[in-house]
Amino acid sequence: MLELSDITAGYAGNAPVIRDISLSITPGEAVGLLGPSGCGKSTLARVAALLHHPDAGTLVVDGTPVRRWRHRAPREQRTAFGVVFQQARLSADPRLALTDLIAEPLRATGLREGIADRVAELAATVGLTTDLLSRRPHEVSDGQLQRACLARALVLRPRWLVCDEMTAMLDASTTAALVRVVEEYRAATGAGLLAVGHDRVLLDRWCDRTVEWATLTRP
Ligand SMILES: Nc1ncnc2c1ncn2[C@@H]1O[C@H](COP(=O)(O)OP(=O)(O)OP(=O)(O)O)[C@@H](O)[C@H]1O
Repeated sequence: MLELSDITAGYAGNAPVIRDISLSITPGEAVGLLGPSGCGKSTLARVAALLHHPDAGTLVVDGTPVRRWRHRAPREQRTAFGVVFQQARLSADPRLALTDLIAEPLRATGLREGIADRVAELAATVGLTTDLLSRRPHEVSDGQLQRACLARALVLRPRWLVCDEMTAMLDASTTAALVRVVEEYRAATGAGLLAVGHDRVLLDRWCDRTVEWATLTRP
């Protein structure tokens, strides 16, 4: 269970951008989050994925309250999340070949063995051909890079996926392919999903339920 309760969060030196927001996702559930631009969906998604420290409120992940965020979060909690952002180019180290990009979380956790096999397996899963794996981000298309970012998000077999407008920059066929990869992964592992987006039709089709931002604030 992912339980965000009364979350207030913002950015240094400014007033909070979200206030008293609550959202719960049951194990294995897929929840779509819709709301107007700038309302704070990404901020909430980042709090949920332990990437942004809230000013107030609580987050409980699978029964364990989160006390630290970002690099201070315990590895077990941090690695429970796989995150894919809208702008793959901003979230990909431009110096890394796609193979190393996908392997990054494995190396960060100190793993040394089985990396090549795991990367090959995931590359096939997301539809990246072998010749693309030695290229760096500027040598591949947005869709190919986003496929690599999705592979990176799955590489540690997370229990939760946070897809923040993952497909906003992509064409219809790449969107369908990436959503299918996420759904196959969820079917195989029982992982839960928070999918932030603007496309109600896509979210309704993809997720078990779609929530409107306005309903997350206490009356
Ligand atoms: N790093 C930052 N520093 C300061 N303010 C920020 C930062 N990131 C976001 N904001 C502000 O916080 C508010 C919420 O932004 P956020 O990206 O969470 O909204 P969003 O609902 O995801 O928007 P969109 O749908 O346009 O992506 C906005 O007013 C934005 O300008």
